[in-house]
Amino acid sequence: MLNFFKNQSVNLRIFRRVSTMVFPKILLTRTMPPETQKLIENAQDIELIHWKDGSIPRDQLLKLVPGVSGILCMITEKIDSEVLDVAGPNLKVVSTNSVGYDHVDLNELRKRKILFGYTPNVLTDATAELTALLVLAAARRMREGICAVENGEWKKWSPVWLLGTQLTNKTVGIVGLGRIGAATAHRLKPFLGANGKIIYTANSDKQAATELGATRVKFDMLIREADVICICCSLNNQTREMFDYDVFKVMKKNVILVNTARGPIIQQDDLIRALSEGLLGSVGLDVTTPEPLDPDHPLLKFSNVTVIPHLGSATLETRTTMGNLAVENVLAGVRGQPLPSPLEL
Ligand SMILES: O=CC(=O)O
Repeated sequence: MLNFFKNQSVNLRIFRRVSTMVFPKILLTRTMPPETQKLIENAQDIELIHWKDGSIPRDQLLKLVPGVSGILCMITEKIDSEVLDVAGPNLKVVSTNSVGYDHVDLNELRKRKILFGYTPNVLTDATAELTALLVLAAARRMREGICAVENGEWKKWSPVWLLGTQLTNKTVGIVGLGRIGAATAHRLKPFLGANGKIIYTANSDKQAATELGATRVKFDMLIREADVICICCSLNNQTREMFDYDVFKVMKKNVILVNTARGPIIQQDDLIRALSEGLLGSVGLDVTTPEPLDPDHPLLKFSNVTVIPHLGSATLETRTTMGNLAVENVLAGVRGQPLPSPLEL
């Protein structure tokens, strides 16, 4: 059976099989890493509709989704009742290329008995590594150092210039000691020395807490006591804007705050206010509201804030493994097989 693809536009490719049979359609909303892309293009029992150039605009998503049996989406696509209505009754499975699923209306999927696949576990190491990187970068004023070199402000070595702080003896507070929170704590623990502490709150993985020697505390206590706060929880109604001005006000003055989870867990206008008032030590953000952040955004004016563009899982190894899992989820769903990585709805 031969494949051919029809170049509908610069952005779109449709892979059809040369056959009299009708194959289930899968909409893939982005170009994946090469190995993953091959995996889905080589599936002989589907018709692939591939939006290949950048993030799919909402109107194109709504135009391409009617009649599909599977959707392989990214965190950038809102999968809500409108998309599901337009997709229609053929839709069997939604597979997201992410561990987070705040962009997907799970209630609507449940109501319609549509299966849902996601990619937990496989991105834990990459995301924890990046969280630890942001903590260290914030502590050692990495952004200011790089800017100083690039702007010609690097004069002679000085005993008092760009002094950061080190993690020895510090208390690290993990908000959300789940997979990523625990893996982050494991990475940071060796920096703390014998007198450092790990405290945590919410979504606790008890076994991980025991292995880490971490202490569970109330949120109010964590924000007061921690020298370093890592936001590793998922975004939901309880965690949305959990970090607001009242929270920033009671944090330690030199606190290091890192968010690699979701932007809206922080009330960003309040963060800007707290930074303007000098309430926080140093901030590292892999996630913001919105994404992407405008280059003129006020948040980027603070030299003690490092913002990177949602890179938590962005290694070739992890994005390939994630992508392959997301492809296996969507293929299993359209084939009527159990998903390798489902979320029970
Ligand atoms: O943010 C990334 C993810 O949810 O995988």
